[in-house]
Amino acid sequence: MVRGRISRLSVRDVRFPTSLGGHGSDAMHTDPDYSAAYVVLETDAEDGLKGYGITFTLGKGTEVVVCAVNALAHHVLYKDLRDIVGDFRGFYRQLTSDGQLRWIGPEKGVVHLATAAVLNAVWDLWAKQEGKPLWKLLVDVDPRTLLSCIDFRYITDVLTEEEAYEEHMLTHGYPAYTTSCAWLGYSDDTLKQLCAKALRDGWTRFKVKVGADLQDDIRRCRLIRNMIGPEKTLMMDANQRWDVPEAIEWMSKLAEFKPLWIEEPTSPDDILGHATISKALVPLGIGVATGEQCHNRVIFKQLLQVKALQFLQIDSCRLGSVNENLSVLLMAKKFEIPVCPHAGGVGLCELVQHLIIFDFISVSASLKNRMCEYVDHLHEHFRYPVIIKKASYMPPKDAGYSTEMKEESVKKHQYPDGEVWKKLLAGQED
Ligand SMILES: C[C@H](O)[C@@H](O)[C@@H](O)[C@H](O)C(=O)O
Ligand SMILES: [Mg+2]
Repeated sequence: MVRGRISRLSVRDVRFPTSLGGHGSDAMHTDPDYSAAYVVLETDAEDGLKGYGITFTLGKGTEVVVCAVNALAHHVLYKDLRDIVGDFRGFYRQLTSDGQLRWIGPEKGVVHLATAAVLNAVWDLWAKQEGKPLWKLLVDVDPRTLLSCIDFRYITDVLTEEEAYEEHMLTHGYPAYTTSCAWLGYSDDTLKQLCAKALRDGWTRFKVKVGADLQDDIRRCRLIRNMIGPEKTLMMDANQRWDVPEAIEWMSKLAEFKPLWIEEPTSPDDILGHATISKALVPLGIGVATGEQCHNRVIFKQLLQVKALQFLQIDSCRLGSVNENLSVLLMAKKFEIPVCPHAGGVGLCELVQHLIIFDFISVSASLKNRMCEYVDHLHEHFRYPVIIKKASYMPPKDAGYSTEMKEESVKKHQYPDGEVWKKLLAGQED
């Protein structure tokens, strides 16, 4: 039973200096400090349970998202959790349709990232109060209740409440792929070492960053393909670096390395551009994947409608939390497009595993062409880190959305007063 009134919302700016090691780097984000706007919700219930929510950002972007969370706080404060959960669609719409904040969205950008952080905390709290991991809450909850969490506005032409319901059984961990061997800022030696270790650990699916320099890409892709052999799966990720014709040309040069997909070949807003690229790459046997910077369910709808992607990458922190991701999972099911979530960021693996496990049990019931991204960074800062076995995500057992960070880590990495940043910033002054 859900209980309590939200009595406090706090938000902190937490940054990890990952750019120092080139972790997370790609063709467009060359100095990423993996960061989170970290929201904590408290209630007046006697159980003392708190809801933790994050959204993923990079360094300085965090302070802007923190401001947006504070601007949204009045929608959450002093609300009864029963009322929120009882009309989750209404609550979602209240946040995303705030008459003033909507102007700087709507349902996209900073204000939507902030919405995700707040709603992720609400879902964490709900799951904790039910004593279940989030995926189990989603699987167990009455389907009508689940559908009542989704805002179908703008997508009723492809999906309505009446047709969206299936249920299946969970049997295994969820297959994963790794991005951690081949960030763009890694040297060939690092790449080789990490790839050899990943192979020893049983990984069979690998993603490599491309897009900055063709000769570099050819060398790096050859290196990794030679190491993993012809049978294992290779994906490529350009992080929006190219124009449409450039993407097609560049990928024709990398086709010999047999990538399953090219991810974010161009601007995430260019729906028709993605469709053109998809069509051109069919003869090469390369699919297009995108979604980590897709604004909202409406853009996903259009990408699906014009067959602009062959792999759909949901993100737990960019869309409006579980609510909006549910609608995207159902649309992907309807269009028969496999969902392969994005998880390259701090905490993204922890959160999105719940969504994809739920997707398998209750929506897609298939593992064909499906896998969830895994990056091997910063899990030690979470109270309930992901568990990977045999290159698969094992379903989390702890109650909640796995969003809670260790207080010690938050304190150390809080920007700019945490110990880690004090030291780094003092170093810059010298
Ligand atoms: C800046 C980040 O690390 C991105 O490069 C990362 O999310 C990436 O696109 C991915 O697919 O994991
Ligand atoms: Mg990517």
